[in-house]
Amino acid sequence: MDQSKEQRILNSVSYNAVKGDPESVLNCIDKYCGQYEWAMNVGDEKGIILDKTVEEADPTVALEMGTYCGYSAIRIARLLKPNARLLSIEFNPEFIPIAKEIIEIAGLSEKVTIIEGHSQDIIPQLKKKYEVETLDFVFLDHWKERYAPDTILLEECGLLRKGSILLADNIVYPGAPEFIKYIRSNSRYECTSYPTFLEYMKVEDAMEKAVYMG
Ligand SMILES: O=C(NC/C=C/[C@H]1O[C@@H](n2cnc(C(F)(F)F)c2)[C@H](O)[C@@H]1O)c1cc([N+](=O)[O-])cc(O)c1O
Ligand SMILES: [Mg+2]
Repeated sequence: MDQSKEQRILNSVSYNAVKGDPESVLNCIDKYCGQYEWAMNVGDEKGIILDKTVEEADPTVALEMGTYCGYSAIRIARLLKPNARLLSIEFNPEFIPIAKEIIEIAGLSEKVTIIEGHSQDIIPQLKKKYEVETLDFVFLDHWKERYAPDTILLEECGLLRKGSILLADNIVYPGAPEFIKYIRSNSRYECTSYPTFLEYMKVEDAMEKAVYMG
């Protein structure tokens, strides 16, 4: 059985990246996906917007939905202060061991917990099972039609607090229209749009930041 694209990305990281150096892992993935095989990592251009938003949030507890190969988990976790942690939800069992290995190569396994399952099942467990009080930062990069229902679920589960920062990828491409409609019409959120480009492509995209006002 020949290898998957995600396994080839891991091979490239394992062979080329400097162990324990998150930047070199990120550069390796960006080079591989920019030159050989496109993949849906947030990428280096949108990654800068992600970095800036994580630095603004300076989270103690961060959540990501859509681990995929672990690229954005590394981008987030490398900026976390000591004792801060990232929970990342992924439901495709094929991707989880690959993401874990890539995160391990980056030296960030201590800061990242990958949770296998569907967001609608995991979110209600975060308080009790994962000892979360509230989330300081949430990165949405999973199925686009899940952005809105999962945001509502985070609210309903009492996981957002005054000042929680949400950042959503792919607002333009592939697009998340229901999420945009919900978040921009809800006076509890302060929204900012960041026009940018799709990872590794000359295609327009955007990220949306939404600060929960409680
Ligand atoms: O479809 C895209 N992303 C979907 C991303 C999907 C990823 O999120 C996981 N997931 C699904 N549900 C959960 C949870 F958390 F709910 F359990 C986790 C899926 O298994 C997959 O790894 C996408 C597509 C393009 N593109 O150009 O087509 C560009 C992008 O940046 C993209 O993110
Ligand atoms: Mg994306």
